[in-house]
Amino acid sequence: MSGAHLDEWQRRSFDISSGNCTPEQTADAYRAHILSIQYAWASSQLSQVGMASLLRTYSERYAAVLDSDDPRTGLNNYAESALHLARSQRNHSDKWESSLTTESVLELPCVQKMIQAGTGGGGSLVAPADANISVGQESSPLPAPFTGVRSEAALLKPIGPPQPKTEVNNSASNPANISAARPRGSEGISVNPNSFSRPPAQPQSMFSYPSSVPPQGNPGPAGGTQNYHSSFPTSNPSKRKNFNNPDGGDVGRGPRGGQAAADPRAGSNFKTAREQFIVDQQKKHSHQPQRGQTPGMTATVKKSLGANRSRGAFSKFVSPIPRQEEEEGGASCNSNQEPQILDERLKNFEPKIIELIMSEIMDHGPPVAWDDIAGLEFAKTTIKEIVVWPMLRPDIFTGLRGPPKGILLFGPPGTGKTLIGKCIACQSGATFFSISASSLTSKWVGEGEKMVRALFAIARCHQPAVIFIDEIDSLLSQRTDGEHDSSRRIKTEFLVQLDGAATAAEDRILVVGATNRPQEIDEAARRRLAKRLYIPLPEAAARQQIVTNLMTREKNQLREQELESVVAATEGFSGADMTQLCREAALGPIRSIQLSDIATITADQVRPILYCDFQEALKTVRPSVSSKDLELYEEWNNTFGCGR
Ligand SMILES: Nc1ncnc2c1ncn2[C@@H]1O[C@H](COP(=O)(O)OP(=O)(O)OP(=O)(O)O)[C@@H](O)[C@H]1O
Ligand SMILES: [Mg+2]
Repeated sequence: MSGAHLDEWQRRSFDISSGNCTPEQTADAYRAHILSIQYAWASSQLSQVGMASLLRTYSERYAAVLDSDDPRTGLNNYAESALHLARSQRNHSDKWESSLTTESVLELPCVQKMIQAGTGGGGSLVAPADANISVGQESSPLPAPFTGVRSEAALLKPIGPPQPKTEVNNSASNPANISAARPRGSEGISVNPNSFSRPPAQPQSMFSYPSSVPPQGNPGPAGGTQNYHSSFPTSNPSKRKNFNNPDGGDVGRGPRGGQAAADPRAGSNFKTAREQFIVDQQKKHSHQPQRGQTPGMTATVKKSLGANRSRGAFSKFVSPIPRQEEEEGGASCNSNQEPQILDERLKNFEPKIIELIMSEIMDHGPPVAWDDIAGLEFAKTTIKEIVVWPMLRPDIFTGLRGPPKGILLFGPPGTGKTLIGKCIACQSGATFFSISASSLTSKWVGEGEKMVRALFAIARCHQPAVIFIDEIDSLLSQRTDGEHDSSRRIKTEFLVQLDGAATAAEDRILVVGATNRPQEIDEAARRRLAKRLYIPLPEAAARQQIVTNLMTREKNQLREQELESVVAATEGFSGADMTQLCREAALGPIRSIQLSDIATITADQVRPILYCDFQEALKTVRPSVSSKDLELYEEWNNTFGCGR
């Protein structure tokens, strides 16, 4: 490893062994170790065997920190998942211990909402309408899940004068007993913590849809609320399944179920408590890995669940039980849904990152044609060769003829590098991701790497794909000793993704980088951006084309010779300078109008652009690239460029 890497490694190892690190820091350090190992292997500093052995060691240590339930040494990721399951999903495993407590139940958004509703205006108990929990009636029975030890936070406040509290009833395992044991006239609703000693299978059942069938073992006392039907979790998974399947089950019929037609609320914006609950849960747990996969896809993609799945550096806990969304997906979605979004390969990425990349990075700019780019014939031909043809004939461009994985467009500012990127987007027919380096370098440590990983994973799902990174120097600049750890990791992740263990040879993902500071690019990145194309200042013919193109859209009287004089006078101008010159000249006719006439003159009365306007403009518009800068580009091109 290079000196800087070794220093980093030692520092992290020292931090870990010092015992002063929090579990988060330890996990972070192990993760950085793993990336270093991958990087060392990707840049041939480490043998395959060495990498495998090191990876195994550090992945195990990393996983141990993630999974340990000792808060001093581990992150208890396992319990986190279990807790999440407990909040919104069922849990079949008897071995799972959850950190779910009465407090955490009280933190649930739906419970909070109910507390607020209970304490809020009107004094009415605002339970979700379709929960059909009627409280406040003299003889109303309490729903089974609410009986037992009275909650200190009184989930739902009673209406009217204070009533005697519910007695403690720890034998409330049988809903029938609960109803019997409950003192009549009591309106308080309480929570039995015992009910939550393990993740309850259906916490949302507390606020379930009305059911036409009373739950097992809870016939509902006579005179009680007619429409309350506790959906007490049954021990029979198939029952729960039925419950979860609003269309197929005999209990828990939702708006989509048989009662929908009769539901007077049908068609309104009304959200059932359960729907709201799910939305809340999804919002709250949007940081959880996305595992939504329709059953239609499970048929084609092998799924590894729970224990069968290896715990690696990048693998997250996967429940051995399909989650509720998956099952609901089976009930309500079909396999016609866009498969890319639900791709198995994206399941480990946070939905919000995927959404960000899908919505903000995929480019849909105004169309640019190859002819809009003046000059640069060699670069255009090469890019067509690398990007367009391989897309058209992937069967021919295989093996040695396979396109490179990366192109670097470098040259002075304003010469059309970004323009070429836009043109590739329109003309290549590939999925185009246009991303600026700054959006990858997030302020949240670790987010940038995730973004890079997600970007490549999504690109892999949308092949053939082009990832265009403008100002790539800020992302892949030389690694220095003083640099922040996170930016170093983003770079490393990028290099690994570009040409490392993560990229298969047959992947058709092309990275196009553009920069006007090629000398700042890291040497490892330079190697990966194999085709380095110099985008020079436009020659006379190209400058003429730029002026002609721009002038065709304006009223002008520029003769051939005058145009040539303009071109001759603009030696050393970049494409952007030429555009600026034309804009300045175009203002000439306006400047010649009397100020008093400006308000009344019609567009037709504005005179055409003349040569004299260009002469005036040339007095103020200067080339933006100095000859000294140009020499540097030429030199870099001679050393590393791939042009002729
Ligand atoms: N070869 C060209 N043909 C036509 N227009 C050009 C050309 N080069 C530059 N331009 C004009 O200059 C503008 C700026 O170009 P562009 O943004 O592509 O420059 P760049 O090379 O990416 O610069 P930078 O390195 O500063 O990002 C373009 O919008 C276009 O109007
Ligand atoms: Mg640019």
